[in-house]
Amino acid sequence: MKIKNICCIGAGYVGGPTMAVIAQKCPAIKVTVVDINEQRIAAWNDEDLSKLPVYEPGLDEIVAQARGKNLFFSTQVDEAIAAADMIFISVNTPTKTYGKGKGMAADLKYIELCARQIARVATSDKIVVEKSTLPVRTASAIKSILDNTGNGSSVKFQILSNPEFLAEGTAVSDLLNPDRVLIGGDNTTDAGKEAIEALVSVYGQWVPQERILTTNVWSSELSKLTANAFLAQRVSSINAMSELCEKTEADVNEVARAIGMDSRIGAKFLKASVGFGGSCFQKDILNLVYIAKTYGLNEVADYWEQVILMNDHQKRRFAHNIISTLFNTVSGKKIAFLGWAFKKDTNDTRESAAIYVADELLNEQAQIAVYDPKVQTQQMYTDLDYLNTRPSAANQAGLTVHQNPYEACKDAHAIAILTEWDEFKTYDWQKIYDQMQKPAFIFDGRGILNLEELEKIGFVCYQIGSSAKQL
Ligand SMILES: NC(=O)C1=CN([C@@H]2O[C@H](COP(=O)(O)OP(=O)(O)OC[C@H]3O[C@@H](n4cnc5c(N)ncnc54)[C@H](O)[C@@H]3O)[C@@H](O)[C@H]2O)C=CC1
Ligand SMILES: O=C(O)[C@H]1O[C@H](OP(=O)(O)OP(=O)(O)OC[C@H]2O[C@@H](n3ccc(=O)[nH]c3=O)[C@H](O)[C@@H]2O)[C@H](O)[C@@H](O)[C@@H]1O
Repeated sequence: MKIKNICCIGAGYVGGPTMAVIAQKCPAIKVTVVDINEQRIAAWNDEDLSKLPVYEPGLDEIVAQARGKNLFFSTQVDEAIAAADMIFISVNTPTKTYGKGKGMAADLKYIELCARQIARVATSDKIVVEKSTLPVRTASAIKSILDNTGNGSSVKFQILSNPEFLAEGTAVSDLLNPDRVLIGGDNTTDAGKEAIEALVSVYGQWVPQERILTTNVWSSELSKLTANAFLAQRVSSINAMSELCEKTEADVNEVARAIGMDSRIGAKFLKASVGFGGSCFQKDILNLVYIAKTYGLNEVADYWEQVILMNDHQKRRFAHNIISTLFNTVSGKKIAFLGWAFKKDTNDTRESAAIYVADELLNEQAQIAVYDPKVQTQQMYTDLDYLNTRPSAANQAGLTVHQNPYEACKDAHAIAILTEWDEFKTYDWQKIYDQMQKPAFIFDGRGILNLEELEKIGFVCYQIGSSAKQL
């Protein structure tokens, strides 16, 4: 079966870039990305490519090439569903904030709404692809909704799981050159095999066959949660060692290098930090913990929960270190934050460590001045307000946002590096030092600055996991 018309429900960080790449690589397929968020769709359609709702290096070029030819962004969800032979569901699956499983389970209400909408609208056979990250066995719920609420037995649905492994900031290169593409489907029936083959042939337009992996649906669903759990576990593992390094005159960068050269361990994802953020690691591990608990696997649940507890500890201890170093009070002191995004090369701030560090410091009445090259001012206030720690007006009063890093750092008692943006390494640090309060402290939560040079200028430095630079 040859796919001619794809619809993707959800024009977010995954749906937008993924479909842009499919459209660019498969000129014979018409790809329509739909969303209920009108503003987001308008931004995807903006003539000015710097206004795309997702910032990813290289994405603007791909959108420019395909948009209007075979890539379309629209709010006409029903129409796009009706016309498609393959429908990707790429809506958000956040942690539940209410009811059973609150704070742990994935909230599947958006997924269910999509399934019901597809069932209502479809008058021809559809292949429905789970692109969102979902708890293992969600496909059976989607299938039940599609089969029981659809337009009778004349319309047939096949469900595939095709989790996305792209990382933000490198989304385009991850999509163009993926380590693997995973497709889970019903390989026990001809119709199931045909659906798997249809999706394999879409990716086969640019991904080598040996990197397209097919499994049963449940393995595919669970592999996504497992991959994120393993990745986050590495960060928590190296962060746990960073604290021990600070006590023992070991250096976490040296330790990471030493263990990373063991091919069984590998060198990637061993950068100690102020803590991992992003929309998925925490959400997906909490979901995994919840699933394990529902099967009564308490030891399994506790094992993975520790990854989150370690991460929370890392963010908190970074903030507390700032407070204790600044003579046990930051009240009324200006602390400059360089970076607010959860990692470099993205404007995404979801679960960013910066939010939690700011929250701790605001509790101590610090005055925070933030500079981030990509994050919008309003987003920072929305992030803080979401924590609900204090009235919105207090967040507005406690945090200012600057368009210029030198302004943000002027008269500051301390600078905290919260995101590893490359441009921070190129600043005129002498100029920054000259305009700061003395002693001028730097807390490098990302391990990106050259401490020797900064110390020569006169800064007092702290870097995650580096005991030699302990204060
Ligand atoms: N952000 C990332 O880097 C990655 C995310 N994922 C997973 O992909 C899924 C989507 O994540 P993001 O793209 O980051 O989320 P997002 O929040 O950026 O985008 C989701 C979009 O779906 C739309 N939506 C929700 N319900 C809808 C409906 N019924 N009809 C039409 N549109 C609807 C929302 O308006 C929103 O624009 C999640 O399950 C996430 O875990 C997987 C890999 C990477
Ligand atoms: O499911 C998802 O959403 C995605 O989650 C992560 O991607 P992402 O969160 O975009 O970014 P990462 O590069 O994984 O970084 C996550 C966090 O860990 C931190 N990190 C990462 C690596 C490291 O060595 N140290 C470290 O502190 C980053 O700064 C960031 O805050 C995974 O890497 C993707 O494979 C996955 O598809």
